[in-house]
Amino acid sequence: MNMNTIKIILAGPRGRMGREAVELIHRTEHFELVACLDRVNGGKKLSELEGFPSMDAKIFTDANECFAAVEADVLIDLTTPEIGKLHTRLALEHGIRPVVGTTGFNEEELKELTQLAEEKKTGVIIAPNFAVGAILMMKFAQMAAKHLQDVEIIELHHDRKLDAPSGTAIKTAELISKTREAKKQGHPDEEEQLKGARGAETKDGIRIHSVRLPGLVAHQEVIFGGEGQSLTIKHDSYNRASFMSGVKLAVETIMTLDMLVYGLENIIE
Ligand SMILES: NC(=O)C1=CN([C@@H]2O[C@H](COP(=O)(O)OP(=O)(O)OC[C@H]3O[C@@H](n4cnc5c(N)ncnc54)[C@H](OP(=O)(O)O)[C@@H]3O)[C@@H](O)[C@H]2O)C=CC1
Ligand SMILES: O=C(O)C1=N[C@H](C(=O)O)C[C@H](O)C1
Repeated sequence: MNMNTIKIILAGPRGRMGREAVELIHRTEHFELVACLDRVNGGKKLSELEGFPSMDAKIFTDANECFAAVEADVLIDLTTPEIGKLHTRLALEHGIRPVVGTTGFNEEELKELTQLAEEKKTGVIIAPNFAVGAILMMKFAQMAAKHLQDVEIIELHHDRKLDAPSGTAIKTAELISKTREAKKQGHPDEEEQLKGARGAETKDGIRIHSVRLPGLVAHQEVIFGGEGQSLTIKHDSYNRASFMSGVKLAVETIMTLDMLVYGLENIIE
């Protein structure tokens, strides 16, 4: 297929996900990295940083300045929750389509961005997880919840992660809530002897438990319990390359969107 070149600004190129995204853009013929947003190295070119491919993209530290100076189609944001929200808003103001992998956006912020995308008639993809296996895990969990209504989520991540619970766990609980009646689980009189022992409870009564350990990357188990049986749906990302086919798909798809899409399950049929 002959595709038009998509000009990309990448925020967070030195991060774990950012480095993988640089490689993805580098090896994808119809992607062009036109600039990077970083906290440091402003004014340099990416190729001047150690360990990066020879790419001429200029590094900016100020998002407003970058979006005004550079002609771009898409912003890929892989930063931190606070900065990711700011970048997404600013990109929309400048007519640049944000593909956001950064997690930690709450319901209100998603609503506000949905409205802004609608006003600007500009596509936004906010994807808590870009790995196709994770999308399938979430879809299977949504299916299973029709038949097994007692469920808890255990998400396990590396110990450098800022947000808890993970964006994937929140999204999984939301999808499950579409097929499962809200209900309180466990013994009605249960008491936590140690605060947090039962995890965090969503408004629909689903418990999420977050584990943080060195050595892990990104893992999740969705455990359903029924009379005399249990069902576990599990996904593991062993490296960040696992997310890149989803990032590529999101960048290509956003060119055809004029609204906000939350979750890659809305794109992957
Ligand atoms: N959707 C998905 O499939 C996935 C999403 N994620 C999410 O992506 C995000 C990034 O994850 P990860 O790569 O592991 O995190 P890292 O901490 O490795 O990378 C974040 C990067 O953002 C940079 N950064 C911080 N502030 C700014 C700023 N103001 N401007 C530009 N860059 C900035 C950091 O710079 P510095 O090093 O100087 O602090 C760092 O390089 C997280 O929210 C994570 O949850 C992660 C994996 C998969
Ligand atoms: O921080 C991470 O690493 C990950 N974050 C995302 C999340 O919060 O769900 C996606 C994946 O789990 C890796």
